[in-house]
Amino acid sequence: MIEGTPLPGVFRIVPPRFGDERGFFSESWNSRKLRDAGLDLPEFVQDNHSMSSQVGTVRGLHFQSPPHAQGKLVRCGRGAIFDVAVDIRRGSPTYGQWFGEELSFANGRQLWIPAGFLHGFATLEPDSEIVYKCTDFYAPECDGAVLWDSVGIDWPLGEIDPILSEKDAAAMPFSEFETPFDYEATS
Ligand SMILES: Cc1cn([C@H]2C[C@H](O)[C@@H](COP(=O)(O)OP(=O)(O)O[C@H]3O[C@@H](C)C(=O)[C@@H](O)[C@H]3O)O2)c(=O)[nH]c1=O
Repeated sequence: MIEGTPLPGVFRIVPPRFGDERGFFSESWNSRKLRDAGLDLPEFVQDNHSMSSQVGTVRGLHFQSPPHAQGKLVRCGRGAIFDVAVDIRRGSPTYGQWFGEELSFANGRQLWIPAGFLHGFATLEPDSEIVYKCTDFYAPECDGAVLWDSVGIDWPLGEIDPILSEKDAAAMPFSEFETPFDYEATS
């Protein structure tokens, strides 16, 4: 199942699961089935896997600048996360708007986040793992971050103090951010 979200370009994908007495089987990515269903994704060249031990770990909000901009197909392999995309395409009708979705092992949901969006997430369960496919290779010289709480995202953390990397805690606020993405060039 593929569904649009309030941010045009960001899609929710829920591959079917075939359950039996052993558990379930699911095709977590099938380019042909997605294309036949109307979602023709760019080629993926790198898969990433991260695990966050503690509830309330926040990674993000990250992007890679052109010429190494990345689209990401994100899923949660264990536990649960609140996954977020923020439109940073200059001139986009939804510039600065965010969309968040719970992705969990239990719900099997995936988010397709194209180039031109910030990406980040907060973990909702201990030892949560995310697995994501990327359309370009890691390019540290193009790596960028925006401060997690400077966009107005309604993070579902309650009273929990977030756990951030030093890099993410020192990221620039969205009000100072100059986007390297142009809507016309990325849509
Ligand atoms: C992202 C990345 C990091 N690394 C290295 C750099 C560093 O030593 C270590 C940890 O990197 P980070 O702290 O940037 O990892 P992390 O904070 O998990 O970064 C990730 O966050 C999520 C939200 C994303 O969207 C990803 O694209 C990526 O930016 O891993 C790679 O070797 N390849 C990669 O593709």
